[in-house]
Amino acid sequence: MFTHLDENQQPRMVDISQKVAGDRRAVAQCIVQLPKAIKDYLTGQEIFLKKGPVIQTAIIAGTMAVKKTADLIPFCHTLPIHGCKFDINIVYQKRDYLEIFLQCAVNTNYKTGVEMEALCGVSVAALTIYDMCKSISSEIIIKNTKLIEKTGGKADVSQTPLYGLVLTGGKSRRMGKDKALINYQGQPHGQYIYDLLAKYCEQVFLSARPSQWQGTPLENLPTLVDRGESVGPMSGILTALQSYPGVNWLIIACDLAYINSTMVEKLIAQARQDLVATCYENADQGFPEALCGFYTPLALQLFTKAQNIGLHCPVKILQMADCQLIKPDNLFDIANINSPEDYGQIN
Ligand SMILES: Nc1nc2c(ncn2[C@@H]2O[C@H](COP(=O)(O)OP(=O)(O)OP(=O)(O)O)[C@@H](O)[C@H]2O)c(=O)[nH]1
Ligand SMILES: [Mg+2]
Repeated sequence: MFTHLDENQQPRMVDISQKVAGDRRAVAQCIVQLPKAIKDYLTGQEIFLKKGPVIQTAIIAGTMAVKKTADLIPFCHTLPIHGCKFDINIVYQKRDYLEIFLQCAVNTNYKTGVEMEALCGVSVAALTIYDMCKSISSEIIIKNTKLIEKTGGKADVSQTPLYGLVLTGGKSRRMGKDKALINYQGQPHGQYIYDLLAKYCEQVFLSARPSQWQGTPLENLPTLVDRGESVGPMSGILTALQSYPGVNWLIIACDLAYINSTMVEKLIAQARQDLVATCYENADQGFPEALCGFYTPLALQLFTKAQNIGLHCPVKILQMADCQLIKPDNLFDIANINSPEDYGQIN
C-alpha cells in the first residue's frame, strides 16, 4: 500500500512510530545566478550591501528554515536537527554573471530522513539572497535545487538494489534427502523461496555446489556456484557478496519451512543500511538467525576478514558485528527443518 494514503485514499502523515532511529544525513544544493552589477559589492566570498552581509544572512535564514521545515511542509515530521552546515561558493562566470553555489547539509539521529530539511534550508537561503539583492537588480535566477546526498535509514535501503539468495548448497545429511526439494508449500521448497524472494528482489539466485541441481526441478533457476572449497553456508554468502558487492542481499536458507511474505516484508521494512545485517532473532537463545537476513554491502569486508582468519560460522560472525536483530511474530516462523525428526514434529 502507498503509505502516504490512508484506507480512504486521503493523504496522511506516514506513521513512523515503529521505525528504528539511526544516523541520517542529507545534502541539498541550489544555485543563485546574479547579474554582473552585484560584483561591485563583492569582497572575497561575501556580498556587502547596506542591508547587511548577504551570505551570512542567507546562512542564518537557511539554518532557521531547516528547523522550521515541519511547520511549512504539511506531511513532514517534526524531528531533532542535530547539525546543519552551509557551504557557499561564489563564482564569477564568463565575466558575465555571478553564480552562488549553496549547499546545505543536515544531520539527525532519528526515524526518518532530513532531505526536506536540507532542501528547505537551501531554498530559503537562496530566497534570502534574492531578497537582499533585488533592489540592485531583479535579474536573479534560482536554479538547480536538488538533493545531492542522502545517507542512513530505510530510504537508502530502497535506493540500493536488492538481490535474493536461496541457500541450497548443503548436503542435507541429517535429513537424508535434499531439503531444497522437499514440498512444504505446494512445490519444491527451493522454488517456493525463489518465487517468494522474486516478489521483492531485482534478481534471485540459488546458492549451490557445482552441478548440484542438474536433472532436478530446480535446474533452470539462476544459480551462483560456490567459489573455492565449500565450508558450509559461509561459502554461499561470500560468493554472493563477492559476485555483486554493491547490492543488498536477502539471504534465506532452504530449510526454513515457514518463511513467508510477511516475514520478508518485515525484514525489508526494518533493514538498516548503516549496519552489516538485519536478521531475525532466535528467540530461545537470542542469537542472530544469520540464514534469514538482510545483508548490506558492509558485509563483504566483514565476511572476507572472517574467512581469512578461518572463521566460517555466519552466526558467530554476525555476533561480533554491528547487526540488528528483529523478533519474529511467531516462534516457529524461523524454524529450520534439518532432520526427519524435525519434519515429523511439524506434521
Ligand atoms: N551454498 C552453500 N550453501 C550451503 C552449504 N552448506 C550448507 N548450505 C546451506 O545453508 C543452510 C543451512 O545448512 P545446514 O542446515 O546447516 O546444513 P546442511 O548441509 O543443509 O544439512 P546437514 O548436512 O544436515 O548439516 C541450508 O540452506 C544449506 O543448503 C555450502 O557448502 N554451500
Ligand atoms: Mg539448517
